Order: sequence, then structure tokens, then C-alpha cells
Amino acid sequence: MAQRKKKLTKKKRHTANREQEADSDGGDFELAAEIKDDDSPGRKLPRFPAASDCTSDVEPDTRELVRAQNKKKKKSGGFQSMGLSFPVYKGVMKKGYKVPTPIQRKTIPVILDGKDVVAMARTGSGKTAAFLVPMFEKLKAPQAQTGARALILTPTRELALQTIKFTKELGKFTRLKTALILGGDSMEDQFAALHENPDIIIGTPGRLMHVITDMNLKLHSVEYVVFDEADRLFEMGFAEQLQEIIRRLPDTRQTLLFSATLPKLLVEFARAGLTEPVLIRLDVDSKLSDQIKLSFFHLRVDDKPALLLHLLRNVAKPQEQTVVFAATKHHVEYLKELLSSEGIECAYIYSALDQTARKINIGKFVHRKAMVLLVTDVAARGRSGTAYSMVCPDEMPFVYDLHLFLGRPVQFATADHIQDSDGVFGRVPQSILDDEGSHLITAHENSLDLQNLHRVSENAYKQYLKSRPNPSAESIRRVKSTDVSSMATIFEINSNSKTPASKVMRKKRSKDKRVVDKFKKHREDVAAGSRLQQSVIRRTAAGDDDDGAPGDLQDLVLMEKQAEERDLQEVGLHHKCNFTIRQIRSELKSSAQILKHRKMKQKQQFLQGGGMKKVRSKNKQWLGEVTKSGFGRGGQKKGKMRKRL
Ligand SMILES: Nc1ncnc2c1ncn2[C@@H]1O[C@H](COP(=O)(O)OP(=O)(O)OP(=O)(O)O)[C@@H](O)[C@H]1O
Repeated sequence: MAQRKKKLTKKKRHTANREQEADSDGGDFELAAEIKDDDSPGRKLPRFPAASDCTSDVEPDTRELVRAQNKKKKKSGGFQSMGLSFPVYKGVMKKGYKVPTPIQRKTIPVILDGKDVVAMARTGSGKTAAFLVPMFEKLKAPQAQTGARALILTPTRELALQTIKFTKELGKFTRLKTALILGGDSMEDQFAALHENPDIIIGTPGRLMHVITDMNLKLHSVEYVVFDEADRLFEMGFAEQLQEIIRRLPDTRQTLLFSATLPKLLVEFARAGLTEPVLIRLDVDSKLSDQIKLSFFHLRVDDKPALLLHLLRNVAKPQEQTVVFAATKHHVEYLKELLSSEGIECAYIYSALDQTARKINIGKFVHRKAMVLLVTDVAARGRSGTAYSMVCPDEMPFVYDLHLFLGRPVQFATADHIQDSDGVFGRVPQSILDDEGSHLITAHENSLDLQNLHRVSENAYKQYLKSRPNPSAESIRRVKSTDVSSMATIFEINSNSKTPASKVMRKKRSKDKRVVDKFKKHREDVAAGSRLQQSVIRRTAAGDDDDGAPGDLQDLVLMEKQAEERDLQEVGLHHKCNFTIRQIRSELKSSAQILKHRKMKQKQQFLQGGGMKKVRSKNKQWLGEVTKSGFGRGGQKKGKMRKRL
């Protein structure tokens, strides 16, 4: 009896621990579990506004309501905790999504619960996966007998193409069949696609309605309907077609509506077409204070100190204080020495600093004796102003990840951006880096302390890179396909064509046009090469490398080399940091593939470098020596040697 009691207590504790674990897991965002929690008696899910709630023509104010309902109660983890089946989960992992974005965390569990949803999220927040993942989970596997079971309506051709691409990638292991119905494409092909009994139909409403009437297509088996970018569907005048499509759908369907805004027309449509929808708003739960403006600078890691000096001297206003975040305490020490040598008074804190030194430093900053505070990691709550982030090429995937979690896309700076635009990612004029950089070289040459501290900080950076969690593989892939050369410099932001700055930039660009074009062409060649490389790797993985033409293998080695060279050129710091693109690429292959590829490469190099010839001539030489040593014919010492032996 006592034993049983003990067991029960243990079990209880275990469950409590599990709950606690779930609580502590990845919890910066509003979560699915909490929405589920709201389902319990006494708590209600966020209610969709009733007709009487809508007093104006514009978006009804549901913010307070949602905020109150979405109060953080429980934290949950990533995709694992959503209870996805293996093929769906595998597809998500294969796509390179490490953790769900806020919109995915909030919507997926509610959709999986079978509720109708109205979700408000901006473009670039990851909403496509938010409705695709639960769709795969609901449809599970292809069904031969029934008609289409899911319908996704998008306002534009481009969005539909992007959605089908994601459907194929994320739903790769579910083997569900998809048909694409788009205006402008051949009707015959679309009829044929529909005759193949697809599980999912993705289309634009105009053409879909046309096909439905022409083919007398029945939609009675549809269980899952998505209106993507619903506000644009209405803006583009598809209201009539949408009503008609909805009329043909069974009442038992689950309906989801994703939209950036919620105008009155859409509210009415949702009220009529959706059953007690749950409203999920992402825009009200901003993780950033609206008093903070972000700017991202794209530059090489070596140029970071130069830009920091420029920002502190020329951009920060004299009356404003600045907090500088650095990777390690060694960086803080190095920057402190550097800034002090440049006559910039600064305070600094890091965790290893003793309490008295911390107090003194904080006091200096608080009493404005120092206008700059160098820190490793402190909560910057309640701050306002502009946050400048220096991003070197290997850090770009983190910026993509960050924006996904802020629920907005990365914006590359263009000449059209106004000065102090929020969240833009721009380059730094080379002249600024050159000026500050040359000055810094002299400063380092004259100070042994600076040189030593710099060396220590570089070593610390290597350690830091090892401990830093990796960004999501999808963001790494996105960075690889991004052309940063189109990014404007901060010079051009808010400058008109007459300013001296833009004249300088124009002149520079026309002077370097040839080099830039050459570089672009080289990139395209390498991209074409990497496609070939991938196909060879696929063949190698499939086990038919022995049959591969030698030309393919040579191309592979050559392309690999070219791609590596290009990456290293871009990164420009392979000797300085451990995290090179080579590592990034490694993440994209399995270890067996990498080993096989490496072995093949070594073999190829050996053969190409005349390895066999060398071995043969070495053997010949050895044979000659043995022969001469007395065993062969014609040696003068033949008799003597034989005797001796
Ligand atoms: N959980 C995730 N982790 C990493 N990357 C993600 C995740 N979810 C989505 N992404 C990536 O973020 C990018 C933007 O996502 P997505 O296109 O779904 O956003 P969206 O809000 O639907 O934007 P759009 O309106 O342009 O379709 C895509 O490249 C997508 O692969």
C-alpha cells in the first residue's frame, strides 16, 4: 500500500515536472496552449465581433478584447508539442523550420482543434505554413474515392504559385495531390488536373468559378477552406465569386480567413461564412516597443569597430546616451580601450565584473559622466530611440529569423526610404569605413594593449560562435538566394539626386559597373553550377555514382570549389570566424552524403594530380633498385652478393 502511494506521488510529481518543463520551454510568444486553456469552462476563446460591435466602416477595435483573452498563461514548445503526425513533422523539419513563428504558434493548435479562424497577420509572418501544416494533419493521406478536400483561395497568381510551392515542400511526405487553377493558364490542363482527383485545390477565385461552372464541379467533399490575404481578395473585386464558392461548400467545412486588415466588408463576410470564428491578431502583440526604431547595417566583421566609431561620433546626438551590446566580455574590454583611446568616455558592465566596479560604472552612466555604456547582455527595457545592429554576412540568417518573430519581412534599404525608416537593412558607404578604418589601423599600431585585447576578443569570438545556437536552415537558404548588392547605402536614404552624397554614389557605381556586372554573371554561373552539383549529389546518394560520367564528377569538384571560393569571398573572414558558409552548406546534406562526397573528391584529386603515374614510377624505381642489389641479372656484384647472402 505504502509502495503504491509512493508510486502515485512519484507519478504526480512527474506530471507536475512535465507541466513545468512545458512552462519553461521557448516562451517569448503567446501560445497555442493558452488558447486551448481558454476553452476550459469559465474561459472563452476570443470572440469574433458581432454586428452591433461594428460602429465604423474601418477595422473594428478588437485589440483590447484579444489582449485580454490572450493573456499569457502557459508556455509551450515548438512544432513537436503540436502533436503533428510523423509525415507532417518531417516535412516541417525538412523545410528547415526550427520553431514556429508567433502566428503559427497561435493558429495551428486552434485550427487543429477544428475551429474556424480569422487570423490577422502581416505578410512575411509565416502565415502560409500556419494554414498548410494543420491542413496536412487533417487530410493525412491521399484518398482516391472522394473529391478535393481542401480549397485555398488567393488573390493573385504569384501568391498561388508560392502557396503550391510551399504545399509541395512542406507536404512532401504526405503525398497529397494538389491542383492549381489560375487565370491565364490553359483550361484543358486544369480540367485534366481536376480529373486526377486532387486532395487540394489552390486557385484564384475568378478562374476557379469559371472552371466550377464549366465542369459542373461539385465541392461537397471540401472540409477545409482558406481565404488567404482575404482583404486583397475583396479589394480586387472577387466578393461575388467568393460568395458563390461559399454557397457551394458543405456547411460542415472548417473555414480560415487570413488577412492583414479587417475592414467592415470582411467582418460581414466572415460573420456570414464562418461558424463562431476565433479571432487571432498578431499585430497587437508586438514584441518591440514602438518607441524603438531598428536599423541594420550590412558589413564585414572587421569593419564593425569603424562603424561603431562613426555612429558614436557622427550619428548619435550629443545629448543622447548610447548602449552598445557586445558578444563577450572580451569585446567589451577591447571596445572600452578603443573608445577611451579615441577620447570617448564610456562605462562598461558584464557579468564577471565585481559588484563595486559595476556600481561605479552604472553610476557613471546614470549621472551622464559617460555617454556610452558597453554591455554584454542586459535587459534594455523602457528604452526609446534607434537601435543600430551591425550585421556581418554570416549573421544575416539571424536577421531573417528575427523578422519572422517580429511578424514582418526584412526590408532592404532603397533610395525611396525616408531617413530614420524603421527596420531597414542597408549597406554602409565604403568611404566611411575607409576613413575610420585607416585611422583605427594607426591606433592599433601605436598601442600594444589594443592589439592584445583585439586578439583576445577574436579568440573569444570563436568560442562564442561555437556556443551560439544556429539560425533556422530556411533562413540560411533564404540568405543564399538574396542579392544584397541591390541594397542601398545609408547615404542614399532620403537623398535626392542633387545631394553631393548621391552624386558620389552615382559616380562610384558607373565607375564600378563593369566589375559589378562581372560579379553578377559569376554568381549566376555558380548558381547554375550548384544546381548541377545537387543533381550529382542526389545521384551519388541514390547509389549510382559508379555509373556517373567522369565529366559530372569533374564538374562537381570544380563547382564545389568555385562555390566555396565565392562564399569565402563574400564572407571575407574565413580565417577569423569558424562559422563559414561551408558549415552552412554541410547542414543541407546528410553526414553519409558528405563523407561519400569527400571521399570521391579525394579520389578525384588523387587521380587528377597524376597519383597513379607517381605510384607506378615509384614502384618501377624500387624494382630497379632491388634488381641491382644482386638478385637481378647483369649486376657486377652478383656473385659476391649471393655469397654474402
Ligand atoms: N517557422 C519558420 N521558421 C523559419 N522560417 C520560416 C518559418 N515559417 C515561415 N518561414 C519562412 O519565412 C518566409 C516567409 O513566410 P511566408 O511566405 O509563409 O510568410 P507569409 O506571411 O505567408 O508571407 P506572404 O504574404 O509573402 O506569403 C518564407 O521563406 C518561409 O519559408
